[in-house]
Amino acid sequence: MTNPAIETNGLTKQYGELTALDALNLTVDRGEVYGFLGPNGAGKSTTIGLLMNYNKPTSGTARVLGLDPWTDVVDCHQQVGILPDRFDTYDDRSARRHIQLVADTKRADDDPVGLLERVGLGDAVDRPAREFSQGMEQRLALAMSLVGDPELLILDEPFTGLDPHGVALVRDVVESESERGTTVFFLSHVLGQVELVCDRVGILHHGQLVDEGTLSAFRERLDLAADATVEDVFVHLTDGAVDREETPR
Ligand SMILES: Nc1ncnc2c1ncn2[C@@H]1O[C@H](COP(=O)(O)OP(=O)(O)OP(=O)(O)O)[C@@H](O)[C@H]1O
Repeated sequence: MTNPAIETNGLTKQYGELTALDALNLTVDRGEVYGFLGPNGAGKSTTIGLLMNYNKPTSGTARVLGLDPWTDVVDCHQQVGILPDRFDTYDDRSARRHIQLVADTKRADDDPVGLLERVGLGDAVDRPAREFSQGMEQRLALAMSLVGDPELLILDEPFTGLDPHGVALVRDVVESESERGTTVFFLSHVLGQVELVCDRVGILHHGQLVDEGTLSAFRERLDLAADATVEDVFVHLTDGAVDREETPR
C-alpha cells in the first residue's frame, strides 16, 4: 500500500511552557487537497515547520511521503514544494534566477519562463525582485513551489496580497496540480476559497486537531444547516480567541 503523503503520530512541540502543538495525529492521503485550518496561534505553521525540518519536535513522529522529515531531509525537500507564509526575495536577482536557484537545488530542469508565465509573471521574467509588488512576490513564491513537479505541495496562506485574478490563479494551480495527482496541504484563513478547493479540512485549536472531515460530513455530524459553510464549521469548533497568546499552558 502507498504511504500517506503526511502522517504524524503524537507530534508535539513545546516552546518552554507553551504547548504549540499537542500530540497531533494527522493523516493526509496521497492526492488529497487538505485544508489545515485554525485560529491565529493554533499551531499550523509550527506543524509545517516540523514537517519541513525547520524545527525539531519535542516528541512524536512524522512521515512525509513515507520519509522521515528529520533524517531524510534532502529526499524530502526534493519531493515537496512549499509556499511559505513569509517569503523574502533576493532583491537584486531576477524572477528567472529565483526559479533557477530552486531548480538547481532540486536538480530539476523546469523552464523558468514557462513557470513564470503560468503564474502571470511572463512579462517580469528578467526584472529584479526588488521591483516586485507584494502580489508579484506571492506569484513568484507560488512558481518556486512548483519547481520539480512536487508530489506534495504545501501552501501556507497562498492568497496573501493577491488580487482576484491571483486568487483564481491559486485555485487553478491547486486544481491542475490535484488533477495530476499532487497532494496539496493547504493553510488559509480565506475560508470561502478553502471550501472551493479542499476535499477535506482539519480544524486545529490550541495545538490539537479538534475535528476533520468533508464539509458534508461536518454539516451532518455537527447538526449544522444544509448550506453551512466551512466558515460556519470553523466558528462552531473554535471560540474566536487568539490561541494561547495570553495564557500559555
Ligand atoms: N519560536 C517560537 N517561540 C515561542 N513560541 C512560538 C514560536 N513559534 C511559535 N510560537 C507560538 O506557538 C503557537 C503556535 O504558533 P503558530 O505560528 O504555529 O500558529 P498558526 O496557527 O500558524 O497561527 P497564524 O494563523 O497566526 O499563522 C503560538 O502561540 C505562537 O506564539
